[in-house]
Amino acid sequence: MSCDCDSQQGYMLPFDDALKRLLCSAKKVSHETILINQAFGRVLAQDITSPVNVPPHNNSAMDGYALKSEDLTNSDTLEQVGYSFAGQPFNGELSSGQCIRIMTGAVIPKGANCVIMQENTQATEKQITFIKPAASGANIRNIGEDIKCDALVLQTGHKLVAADIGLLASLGIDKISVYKKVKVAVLSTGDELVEPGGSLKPGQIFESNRHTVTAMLRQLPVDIIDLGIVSDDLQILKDTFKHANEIADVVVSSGGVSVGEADYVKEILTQMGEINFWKIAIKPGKPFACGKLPNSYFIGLPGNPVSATVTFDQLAIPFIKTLSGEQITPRIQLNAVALDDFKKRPGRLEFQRGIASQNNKGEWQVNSTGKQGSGILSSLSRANCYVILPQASTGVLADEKVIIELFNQIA
Ligand SMILES: Nc1nc2c(c(=O)[nH]1)N[C@H]1C(S)=C(S)[C@@H](COP(=O)(O)OP(=O)(O)OC[C@H]3O[C@@H](n4cnc5c(N)ncnc54)[C@H](O)[C@@H]3O)O[C@H]1N2
Ligand code: MOO
Repeated sequence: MSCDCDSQQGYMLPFDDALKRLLCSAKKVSHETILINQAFGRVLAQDITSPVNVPPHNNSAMDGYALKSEDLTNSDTLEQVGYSFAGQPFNGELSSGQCIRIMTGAVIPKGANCVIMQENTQATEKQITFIKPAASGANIRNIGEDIKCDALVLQTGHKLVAADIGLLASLGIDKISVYKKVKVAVLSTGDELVEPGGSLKPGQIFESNRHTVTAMLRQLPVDIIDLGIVSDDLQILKDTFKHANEIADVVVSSGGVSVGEADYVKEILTQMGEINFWKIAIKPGKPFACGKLPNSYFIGLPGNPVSATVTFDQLAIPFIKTLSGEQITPRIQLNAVALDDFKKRPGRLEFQRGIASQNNKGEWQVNSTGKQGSGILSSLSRANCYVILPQASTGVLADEKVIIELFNQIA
């Protein structure tokens, strides 16, 4: 049956309300302390303030000579009286007329106020001639110029990238408090589904939703529990939900959320827990169910593969990020010029699939990936962006303006 007879479908929650309700229902998981070399991709559960100055001492930005800049006003030659290497500072104090051989990263000796790079000098034994004038402060990296002691460097809710791990190490921090990984159980429902690699009997299709969802989950700090394909049998489904509820923080299923005779998901959710909401005014993905089981959250994706992917990306991903403690920010939307017609009926917000590019003036433009049916995964795989058409919109024609959102999870 067509998805478009919305007048017969009852109330559909607008997308923004659905996202708000979903995020409001999410309670963050608890914390644990881990070593920084295990922390890539994890979410901070503490603010990080620096226990040290970075750099911890004034040091040289160049290989060359440390000296008093004012010494070069009278003479261009100074006597070299010692060395300062990284890790082996010069312990004395510099007097007028003297300089110190210094390497990048080495401590600036007492009495020196600049460094001249060695390319601008001529050295004979202990006599160094400087062929360029010196300015006070030149080539010196000052104590705390990167980070001052006690400065806030990273905040709770920040997802750690490689540079952050290096930053923590540079502050001497070896352990941090992060949110625990969210345990996500994934299953697909449907008697017609066959695992890829198998062979199809009449009426069967290969299962794809679990694989798409699992791939998208790999970018989040979660433990994935794969519960496989479950047949459209009320008792088997109930048993699977019961088991999933005991082992996971979130149970994600696909299929069986519509109004068909074997669509049991809503019925089980009502019996075992509670439904938060069920129908959303979006296309694809109208029959998206979410709620609570006794010990876990539940997300029921529509069976159609594009609907399952889009709803998982737009709703489930922000929800799981919130559970995992991550501070989420709105996705970036851009204005683009439509290069094709994007047709639509009013009634639902549409996430059509497009191929975005920039013209020679740097302006965004977007082509359609063609047929936009909820089962046409190839048009999603070809896309690099959503073309977002508001609920009341009747579509746009080529050359008109449209809003796009570049993919960050799907492609
Ligand atoms: N009478 C109505 N029928 C339908 C409505 C409606 O409002 N009234 N909504 C349609 C819309 S919109 C969608 S989306 C689907 C969602 O239905 P279900 O969530 O119950 O999904 P199924 O019926 O189980 O499957 C739909 C479709 O997707 C295929 N599928 C299911 N699971 C997978 C999977 N894991 N991998 C690949 N493909 C899958 C399935 O074979 C069906 O073709 O309902 C419409 N109907
Ligand atoms: O609302 Mo449906 O197939 O368009 O997901």
